[in-house]
Amino acid sequence: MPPAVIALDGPSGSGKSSTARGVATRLGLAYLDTGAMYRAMTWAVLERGVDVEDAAAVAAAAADVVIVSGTDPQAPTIEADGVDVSGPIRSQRVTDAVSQVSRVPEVRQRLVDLQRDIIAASDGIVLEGRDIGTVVAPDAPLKLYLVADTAARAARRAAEEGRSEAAHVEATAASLQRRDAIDSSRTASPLAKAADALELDTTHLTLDEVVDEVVRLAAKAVPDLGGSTP
Ligand SMILES: Nc1ncnc2c1ncn2[C@@H]1O[C@H](COP(=O)(O)OP(=O)(O)OP(=O)(O)O)[C@@H](O)[C@H]1O
Ligand SMILES: Nc1ccn([C@H]2C[C@H](O)[C@@H](COP(=O)(O)O)O2)c(=O)n1
Repeated sequence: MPPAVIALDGPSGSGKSSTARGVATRLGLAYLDTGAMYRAMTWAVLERGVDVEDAAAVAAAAADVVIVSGTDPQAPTIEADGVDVSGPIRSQRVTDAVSQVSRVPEVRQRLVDLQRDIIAASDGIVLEGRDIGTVVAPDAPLKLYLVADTAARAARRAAEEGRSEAAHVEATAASLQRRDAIDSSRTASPLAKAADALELDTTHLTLDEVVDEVVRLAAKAVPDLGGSTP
């Protein structure tokens, strides 16, 4: 039996990571933040002094970067070249460059191969990203596409950073929209809703409500999954 896969995709800040971690914890599954892998690759490419606008240079630099992801939903980890980069990958410098690096087909191929290896080694996993339902795991029995209004996404992200002043919320909204535009328009596996994905608008839902709903859908789509009821 192939491992059960739950695929969560959606634009930046729509709640994928928090939802995926909550669902994986409830269902006793592994968890993979594929965005963290693209961020770790971006960190390593920037460390090598590469211009991220130069796709050939990014592809060459990325070829020997070693990315290692830990899949415990309560303590996920991410390393690049043996360095714990869980902090640095959230810096504005990496956030501003990650969509450029993610456009490069060689980068995507390397990371998709790694993601499929992690799926194959798991006993069931929740993955979140931009191309999980369309490219990484097109046979996943449950695919969800999370969305939320830009204003809600920016307010949540700014609150997480402890910076709810209007100017910062506005700058955060602009950064989210900029990344979504690049991620949706790139040629190589763009951000897209799979034809068989269910769309879930989280704008007016609490995180607990979203997790409950995904666990409910998972129980229907993959009856073998146990999970604790709320
Ligand atoms: N339904 C919700 N209600 C309120 N806050 C939420 C909800 N879902 C997520 N959040 C909060 O919104 C912020 C962004 O969520 P999260 O990091 O899970 O989004 P994401 O889609 O994984 O983002 P990114 O694409 O940037 O990695 C976090 O602070 C999270 O706690
Ligand atoms: N499957 C994925 C996951 C992520 N990316 C790119 C696009 C995002 O802007 C960036 C960072 O992801 P986040 O941490 O915001 O989830 O990584 C991608 O192209 N494919």
